[in-house]
Amino acid sequence: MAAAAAAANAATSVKKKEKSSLLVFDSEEDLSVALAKYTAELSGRFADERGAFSVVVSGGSLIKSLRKLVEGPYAESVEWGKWHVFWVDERVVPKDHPDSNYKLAYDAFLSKVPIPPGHVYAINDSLPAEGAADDYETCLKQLVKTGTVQQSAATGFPKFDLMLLGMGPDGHVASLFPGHPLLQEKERWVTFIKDSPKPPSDRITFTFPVINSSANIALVATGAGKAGVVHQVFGDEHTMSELLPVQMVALEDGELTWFADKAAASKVQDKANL
Ligand SMILES: O=C1O[C@H](COP(=O)(O)O)[C@@H](O)[C@H](O)[C@H]1O
Repeated sequence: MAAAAAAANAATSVKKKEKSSLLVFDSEEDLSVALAKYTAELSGRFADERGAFSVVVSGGSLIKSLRKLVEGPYAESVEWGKWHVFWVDERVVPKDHPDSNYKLAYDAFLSKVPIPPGHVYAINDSLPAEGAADDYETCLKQLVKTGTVQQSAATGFPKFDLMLLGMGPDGHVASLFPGHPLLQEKERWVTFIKDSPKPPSDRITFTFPVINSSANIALVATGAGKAGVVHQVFGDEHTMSELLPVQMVALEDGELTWFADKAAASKVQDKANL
């Protein structure tokens, strides 16, 4: 059974919209269990099919929701040696800084499983934002050449096996914020921002063409603070307002699955009676 279909079986309710599904779980704990199972299934499939699994993570609350993946049975059964880990966005701070997305993932996740250190692609934190974005893009281009990261035949952009993404209460994904000109970037794989409305100001981020070339995306929304955005995406009312960044996540040739807890889906449930 496909990973998303198995996760849907564990959800309390499922709502489909265009090319995405919203899975709603009774609690963040249940969501975390289903997210671990979904990720482990995809890991097994890609490790078998192509001998590698390229995984992109965001920062923020998503990392806490990955906690079940580093516990039994997955801690033992996942082929961690085949994982290659990337960040969809990173704050331009030293790796041991409390704002670092690398540090967040390392402390809660990466330090607990045997992923080879050479398979963990953190940014070069000695460079300013522009240089760090160039450096990360060069690294990705090399990994696409060697086949560690696949390339989308449809778009020419890298095609990551799985992106595990959070989103902000304002609807931002990665470091792509509402109304920012970076939302329109069409050429670059990785770019930089020096005026992030959410501190810290200097960050690097994947662009939408890369995000939207993924094979699978899990978009994770937990807590009441995300309810307005989940409603804007999955509610049945049609507003004419400008699309939020999270509404611009639209896979060219892949599967987009939203994982939400009851609190994050509360406004959709009220209105749509899932
Ligand atoms: O600044 C960031 O925020 C978003 C959302 O974080 P959350 O704590 O509201 O879930 C995160 O996805 C992104 O990676 C991070 O840099």
